[in-house]
Amino acid sequence: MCPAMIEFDRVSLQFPTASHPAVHQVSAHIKAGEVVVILGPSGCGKTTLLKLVNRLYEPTQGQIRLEGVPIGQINASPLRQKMGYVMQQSGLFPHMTVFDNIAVVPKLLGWPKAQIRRRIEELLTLVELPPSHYRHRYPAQLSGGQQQRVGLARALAGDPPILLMDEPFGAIDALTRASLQTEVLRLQAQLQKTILFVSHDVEEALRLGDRIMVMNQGEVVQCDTPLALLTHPATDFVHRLLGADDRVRQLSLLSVARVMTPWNPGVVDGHNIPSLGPDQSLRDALSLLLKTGTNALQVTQDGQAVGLITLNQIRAYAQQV
Ligand SMILES: Nc1ncnc2c1ncn2[C@@H]1O[C@H](COP(=O)(O)OP(=O)(O)OP(=O)(O)O)[C@@H](O)[C@H]1O
Repeated sequence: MCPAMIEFDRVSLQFPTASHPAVHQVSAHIKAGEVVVILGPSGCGKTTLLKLVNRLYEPTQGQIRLEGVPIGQINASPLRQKMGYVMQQSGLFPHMTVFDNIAVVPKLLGWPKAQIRRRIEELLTLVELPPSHYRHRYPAQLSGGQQQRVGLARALAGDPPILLMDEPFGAIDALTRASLQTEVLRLQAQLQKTILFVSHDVEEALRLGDRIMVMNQGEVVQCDTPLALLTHPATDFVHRLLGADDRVRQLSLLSVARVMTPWNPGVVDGHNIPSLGPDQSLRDALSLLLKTGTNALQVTQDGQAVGLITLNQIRAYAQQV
């Protein structure tokens, strides 16, 4: 088996002044290219776990390995070059322009000026901040959402394989937060980083995580896919935290393709039936059925009818999961 990108091996951290360990006996394998959301209530140890990965903290017990190598054997500086860090309040230097903020790591790496300029143009374009508009601005001249985009660009600057994201959208309004989440999904499809993403927002975790690591009081209670957590919560705590009784939430994780029946033009006349795509969620389908007051939807791909989905099928499926 190839070594995990990041492996937690019975990791604990007991702060000297605290009565309980902030992180207790955490074991987990994070695969390359995976997005793992660390989810849990305030004070459960999420940020501490993240800071153990880039050696801002050292464990009092156990070990973290990066591609099989104990991180205690890697100097902090080369270790951190492998990990972009995005914080809740972007953490941009207020006296530096957007350009200079993003250039910090490439300059540390000793890149030639022309390469740094090219990289910054590329990154600003990637996070959808047109360089000519934004490169000379100071952080105070940006909205919170724009600052987080710059924070993301800065974390990506040295092209690290790992991103550590500590509640990066926690202080952002719901609409901007949703668009930044979409951005992360888009970037991830393109860049395939290994991402550890701290959140206390269940919807955000369900949306972004390939897996969700649920923490409570310093311990990992369950680490699994969003659907597995919702359908098979290991404990009552996970059940309540995830809102596992919420059927609509479950439907949001299941695709139309899972439930539809193949399109049969002999049975249904496709005219005037609302349509949606096979990759859309059952929640989208339910919403469209309710909005249009119909009982069935046509599933289309590349302009071709490929399936049919009905209210009864969704209801039957929701009762099974
Ligand atoms: N430097 C420190 N010294 C002592 N105790 C600390 C220190 N940092 C964190 N703690 C304690 O460790 C526990 C975990 O804190 P941590 O910041 O990791 O929680 P969190 O899950 O990230 O919380 P939040 O969602 O509120 O940011 C808390 O009880 C906190 O008070």
